[in-house]
Amino acid sequence: MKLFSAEQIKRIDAATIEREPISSIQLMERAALACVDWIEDYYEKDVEFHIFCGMGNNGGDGLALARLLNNAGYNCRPFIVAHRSKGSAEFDHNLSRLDEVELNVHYINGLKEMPRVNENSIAIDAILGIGLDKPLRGIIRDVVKGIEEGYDHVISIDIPTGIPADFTTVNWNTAVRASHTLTFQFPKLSFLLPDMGDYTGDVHVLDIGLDELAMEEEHSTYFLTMDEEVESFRPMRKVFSHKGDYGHALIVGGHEGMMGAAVLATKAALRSGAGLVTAHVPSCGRDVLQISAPEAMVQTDHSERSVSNVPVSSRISAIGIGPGLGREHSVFKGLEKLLSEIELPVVLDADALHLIGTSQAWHLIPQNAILTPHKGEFERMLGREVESPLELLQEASAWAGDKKCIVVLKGAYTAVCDSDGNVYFNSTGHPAMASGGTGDVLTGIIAGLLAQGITPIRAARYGVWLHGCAGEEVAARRGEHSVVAGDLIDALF
Ligand SMILES: NC(=O)C1=CN([C@@H]2O[C@H](COP(=O)(O)OP(=O)(O)OC[C@H]3O[C@@H](n4cnc5c(N)ncnc54)[C@H](O)[C@@H]3O)[C@@H](O)[C@H]2O)[C@@H](O)CC1
Ligand SMILES: [K+]
Repeated sequence: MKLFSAEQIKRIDAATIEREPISSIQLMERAALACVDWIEDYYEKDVEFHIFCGMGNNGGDGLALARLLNNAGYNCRPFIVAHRSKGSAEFDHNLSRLDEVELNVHYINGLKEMPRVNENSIAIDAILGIGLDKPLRGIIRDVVKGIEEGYDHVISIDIPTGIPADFTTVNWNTAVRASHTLTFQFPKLSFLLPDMGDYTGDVHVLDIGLDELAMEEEHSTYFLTMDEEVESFRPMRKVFSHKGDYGHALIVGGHEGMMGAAVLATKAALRSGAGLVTAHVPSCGRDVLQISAPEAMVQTDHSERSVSNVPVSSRISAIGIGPGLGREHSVFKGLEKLLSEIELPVVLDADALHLIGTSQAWHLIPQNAILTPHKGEFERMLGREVESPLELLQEASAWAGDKKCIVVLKGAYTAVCDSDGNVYFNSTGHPAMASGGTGDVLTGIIAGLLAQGITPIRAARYGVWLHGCAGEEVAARRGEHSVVAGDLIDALF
């Protein structure tokens, strides 16, 4: 799914209005109806909605919602946050339609006019949407604070009031903290960054039928990887086939005391469908690997404690390097030799990134290699700390372009940055996955997919998507505090 800036969304709204054709007011009605459908699935009729409306079109959504929720049998009270003297045309239209249902509307000019809250009260935030163009102040800011203090449960319409829709460095001071955000057609870009995204709560994307052609025509370099799309990335299994048809992954990792990382990556490569998997580990790791991953072959280094020299057989089709590798100079020398000799698809993670980064040996990174750093690892590669999540993303994307590789920036919405400037955010995953070893599993999955011959960008996107699905599945089964990396492997596919 393509993601757009606020300006582009306005253009797509306008194209929908022109081409469908549909009036702006009908489009707003459609948006409000989509919210009602969602609310009816989610809430019984014993709640009381306090609907806070601004005076632009987001406020218009709120007024339409008040009327439609009232018709659906909900108890609702609309409040207008009087931040300007005149409403938009769509706001005025929906304000006058409240007469149809005899709903009284209250104006809030000061905090004294905030409604009394009881245990069934739910705030609906329809104050500002994608039209935000300056930080909150005055009455809007006061009401936003009042909502934060007064309500345990808040639903934001389209976007929590106060956060910009776009990636921006513009200062924004405060925002509604929503429990749920019902956003129209696509998640807004800002939801994907932790500093702003923390305000959205659970994001629900409601289809309001914006014009497909207009969305296609709008250029964007930002995408959200969705289930339907990645399903087509899955390597096909043929009836008349054997293990040799599905590639041979080599996992290079392990160090005395860190053999588990190599085990996790090896098992994940096996589970991701590679026909064969070999693990290259220091000789102290041979028994560990053979016992914990009997399906894999083990190739031992002549060094006892760490990897120092990795012969690569001509049968290998992709390599995953880094899990538990260690950081000694001898390991770096082995890595340097390996990377300068191979011409295979590669995924580099963890200590491999650290070793290349601390030696500034960027020339070793093969074209189209997949690098999978988390924030700290990427900052070490960069040689400095970044100031914001946006800067982190921009640097990762620039880096991918510069080094002609793929950077998988791991986090809540893992960002896969390609060398052409495209950024693919992942839509799966769970906070339960924030624990040791999950990155090793990801390296193994991607190496296993590369071995089967899918392109590096697809392997990266599909790999993070599968990894996230496994996390969601295990978190639902085991609870979010008890997920360990090994569980993800069993939940793959
Ligand atoms: N036909 C359409 O265009 C549709 C619009 N929709 C809704 O319309 C919203 C966008 O509406 P608008 O463009 O009217 O914008 P908003 O309703 O977000 O904002 C209204 C106006 O408030 C002012 N404003 C911005 N920041 C402010 C601040 N910090 N303090 C005080 N005033 C401020 C601006 O002049 C802005 O135009 C979307 O987010 C969505 O909710 C949906 O109903 C879908 C259809
Ligand atoms: K809002």
